[in-house]
Amino acid sequence: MLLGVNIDHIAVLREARKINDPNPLDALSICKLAGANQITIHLREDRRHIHDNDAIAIIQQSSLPVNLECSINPEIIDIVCKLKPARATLVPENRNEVTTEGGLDVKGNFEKLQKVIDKLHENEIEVSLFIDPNEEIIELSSQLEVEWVELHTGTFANVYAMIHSNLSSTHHSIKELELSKEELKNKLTKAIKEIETSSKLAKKLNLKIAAGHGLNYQNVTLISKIPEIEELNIGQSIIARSVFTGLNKAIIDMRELIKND
Ligand SMILES: CC(=O)[C@@H](O)[C@H](O)COP(=O)(O)O
Ligand SMILES: NCC(=O)COP(=O)(O)O
Repeated sequence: MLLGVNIDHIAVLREARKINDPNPLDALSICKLAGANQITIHLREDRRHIHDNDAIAIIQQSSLPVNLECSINPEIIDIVCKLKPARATLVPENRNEVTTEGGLDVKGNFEKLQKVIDKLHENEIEVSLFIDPNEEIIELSSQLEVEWVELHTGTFANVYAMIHSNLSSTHHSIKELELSKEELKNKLTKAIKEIETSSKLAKKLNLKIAAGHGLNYQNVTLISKIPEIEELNIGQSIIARSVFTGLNKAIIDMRELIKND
């Protein structure tokens, strides 16, 4: 299983103080040495964590391929075409969200996406679509001739956390998931099934399949066991653990969990 480490969350810490420390650039060599296969960053329109200068330096200096997540806003796509990361992952952005809440509206943006994908391909950037695990969306993604789809695992992760952690008794409890254990277990089974079915269909359509969002040391093996999934992009949980163990060990521990042998 390939591992992309999302280092946005190092910049989240820096931006909390609006200073220049910690610098996500310093993570590159540690990620490489610890066994990461890719660096993932998200250049958000509001620049809430990664800034243009971070993206420029990371893409220039990383010896691992860089997967640059971005919206389909034309100004952002122009920047991405200049920066030329190995891959661009197109994601939906909503100004008021705490984090990416769902996948792209591929049907509603089909023509717009086609133009953006063509432009990225002209610039020799491979393209991934960050989508909800849903068969109709997989079919549409295939029609757009992208190389990758990344399945949004946020619903799975939220339900898992409400069942298996103390989340429900904290002020971070997810209101719409305040359900009985039985209902939550049914929701978890459904979420995993959707990821499995979507992965099978994507594979049949010759798409490469990544998954990510909210994956952590507790829930990851349920997803890493799905044979069609080639790559996981994980950020928040790795950077959170690295506060206690150091980044090197946090990545090695995650690699150990997701190895397929
Ligand atoms: C698209 C995605 O899932 C990641 O970019 C994730 O969103 C990173 O964290 P933020 O949502 O805090 O930017
Ligand atoms: N695309 C998902 C990603 O890069 C990492 O998401 P998270 O682990 O920070 O939730």
